[in-house]
Amino acid sequence: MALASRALDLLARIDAGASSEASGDAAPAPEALVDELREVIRGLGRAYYTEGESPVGDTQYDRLFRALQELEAAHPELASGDSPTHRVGGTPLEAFEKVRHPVALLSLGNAFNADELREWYERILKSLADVTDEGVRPALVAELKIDGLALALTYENGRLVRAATRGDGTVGEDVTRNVRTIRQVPLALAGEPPEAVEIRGEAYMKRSTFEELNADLVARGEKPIANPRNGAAGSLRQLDSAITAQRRLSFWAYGVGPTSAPLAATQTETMEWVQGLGLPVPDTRATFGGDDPIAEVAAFCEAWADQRDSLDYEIDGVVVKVDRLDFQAALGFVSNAPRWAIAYKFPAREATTRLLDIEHNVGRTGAIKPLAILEPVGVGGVTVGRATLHNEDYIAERDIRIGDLVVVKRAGDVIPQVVKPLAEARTGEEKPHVMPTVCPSCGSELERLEDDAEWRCVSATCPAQLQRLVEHFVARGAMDIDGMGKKSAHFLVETGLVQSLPDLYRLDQRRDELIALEGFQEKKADRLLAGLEASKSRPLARLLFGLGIRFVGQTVAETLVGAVEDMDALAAATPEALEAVFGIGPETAQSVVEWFAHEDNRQTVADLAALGVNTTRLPEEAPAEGSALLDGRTFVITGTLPSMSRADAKARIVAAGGKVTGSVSKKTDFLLAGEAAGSKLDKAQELGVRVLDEPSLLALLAGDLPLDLPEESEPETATTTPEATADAEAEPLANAETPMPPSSGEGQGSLF
Ligand SMILES: NC(=O)c1ccc[n+]([C@@H]2O[C@H](COP(=O)([O-])OP(=O)(O)OC[C@H]3O[C@@H](n4cnc5c(N)ncnc54)[C@H](O)[C@@H]3O)[C@@H](O)[C@H]2O)c1
Ligand SMILES: [Zn+2]
Repeated sequence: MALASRALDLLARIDAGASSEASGDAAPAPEALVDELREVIRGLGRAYYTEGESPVGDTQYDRLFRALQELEAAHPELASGDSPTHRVGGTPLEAFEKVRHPVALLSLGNAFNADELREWYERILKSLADVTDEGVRPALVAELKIDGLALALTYENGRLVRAATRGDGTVGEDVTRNVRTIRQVPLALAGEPPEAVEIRGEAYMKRSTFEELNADLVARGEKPIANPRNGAAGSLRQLDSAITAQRRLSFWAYGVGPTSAPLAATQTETMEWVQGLGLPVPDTRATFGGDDPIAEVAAFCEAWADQRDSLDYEIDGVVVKVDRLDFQAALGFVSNAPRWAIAYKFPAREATTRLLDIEHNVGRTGAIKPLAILEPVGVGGVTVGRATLHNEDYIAERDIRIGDLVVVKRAGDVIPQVVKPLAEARTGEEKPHVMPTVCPSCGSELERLEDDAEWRCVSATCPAQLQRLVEHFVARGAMDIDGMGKKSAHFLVETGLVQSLPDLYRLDQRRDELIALEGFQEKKADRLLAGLEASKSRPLARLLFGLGIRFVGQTVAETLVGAVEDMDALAAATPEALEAVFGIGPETAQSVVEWFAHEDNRQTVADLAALGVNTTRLPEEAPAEGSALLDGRTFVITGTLPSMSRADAKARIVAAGGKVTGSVSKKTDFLLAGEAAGSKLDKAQELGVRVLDEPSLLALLAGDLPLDLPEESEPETATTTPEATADAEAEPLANAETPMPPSSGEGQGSLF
């Protein structure tokens, strides 16, 4: 079985054991469990310290570790000197020279909550009882626990002579060449350096550096680094220090190893001295004295747990130390960690768990969101059973399969997400993800536009979308319905009183039922009905926005309404016509056209209109008089145009501020005539209405053809084209006035 699977299996057994103990059942034999725990913890340590991988989350690892410690404590006969509980870190890599540490670099004991911090402090008080006066409560210093890699820097006569990793605590790797590239590590100490000093601290990668580095790696087609800690570990262990230099690592100091200098009295003073030697020391350190330092330390830990995202580096906890060095000396060490310090660990933000299934949910704009159903797991302090998988491509790029062990991440307020699968833990039973082809809620066929990451349900009657749609429809920027908030929107949809947007305007016929609803006394119901009535006369742009068409926000709705007189005109427009409107891009145009292509959606609009909702542009919504190119001129369209549909032509005319009517009269300014024009052309000629063909319309729209003919067209000054002369009887054609512009549609984007 793969390591991660074994680790999770063990965790499940430990949890089950704890509950059977609580219920009084006999505990399972410990020997086998201890052996297996040791093996798995060793394996996880190898992956973590040597390969820079985290097969399980840190919290999961810590729980296994804790379980082993507890078993060993309860069964002293099973103790063993080479148990991982007595060791530090991992084996140094062969590629580097080994460095024996004169004084071992240790690990730290862990506390996972304030109670455990307090227990640790009580133990200290007891141990110190012999060396302190009664009632002395040692002050504590709290430092952020940065998530990087421990380094021991040896300075002799102020010069950096060696830098070593922690390794297994006793023997580390000589990484001097690489560490010399870290700018924050001085090659020569400042102030009055002692003959010899070992500075201890952490090499780390800033979050911002990590992100830049990953962007670079991805751009070059290389595999991104999993997290900043991996980044720091991998960069320090480069055989080529030029690469380490590129990785821009940082460093900060947190302690002093063996030194020839006289010792300071406290950790606080030691760090001030280290700072004076020119080493970076974090300014987030705080010292707590008084009667109950633990209460203050716990508050410090909680505050940083909340604010960890505000830092440009990852912290995984707070290290709490006894401030006085003589007390530290008196407290000493257990096998692998000092007694005078403890790491308060924050809940890890990543955990490994099983992906049980993938569900698909429908959002307001109809986007189908794949949702991971997980074996519940603790991440970042809460239990997570669901996580986002973003979209089809995200799943495919990472090859995430149902049944996989996956890494789940939850950082800050962000929704939990599945980061990656552990492909090495596969059994072959895993199933690839299949995106549904129809909406899981209403069964309509899903659509995916080019350049869109989402599959969408575009039906207006989709119940899953309805709730979110109603909410949006009644909101302030849309129909602004007084008396209706998010809550009542949900309530009305849930009870089935509202099954479509038009149903809102049918509520007045169901007043009794409304009042009968829980929480809807008469007053509230009447306020809602009045609010609905008032909303019927809202501007067209508000209605259009309220329909929740993708990409149609408030501004776009206003722009569209500036170009069309009513909903019918918008429904009839082609993508090209809409794109011709200034401020409307191809995506929006396509989205609007597709929305109206659905019978359901057209029915919704028709029903709203029939129920008295305004679907026509209000006078104040029209583009200001004279601002539009066509300036309110009236057009009639007849015959078949060479390249555009009549609806298309109409939309373009309206978009430029013209009007289109059905029959030719004295008030008609232009007849747009295509092939087989018929009686309308005759009528126009009879009435002296100016006739345009498609190229002349485009010229007119491009501003290349004057709107008004220069003074009652005098035949002798007009140059004529072959087409114009072919129709000898006709009034001078508009296109006779100027040379033809290219009809490519260039410049059509800015009609007004
Ligand atoms: N996910 C996994 O599979 C996996 C496997 C092994 C280990 N781990 C993680 O590693 C931890 C154990 O590693 P560890 O033994 O290095 O212990 P540790 O990381 O919990 O604590 C010791 C280290 O803390 C660092 N540190 C940072 N700031 C410090 C400060 N101000 N003062 C002193 N030290 C400071 C030092 O590098 C020191 O070596 C586990 O708790 C777990 O989180 C995870
Ligand atoms: Zn649907």
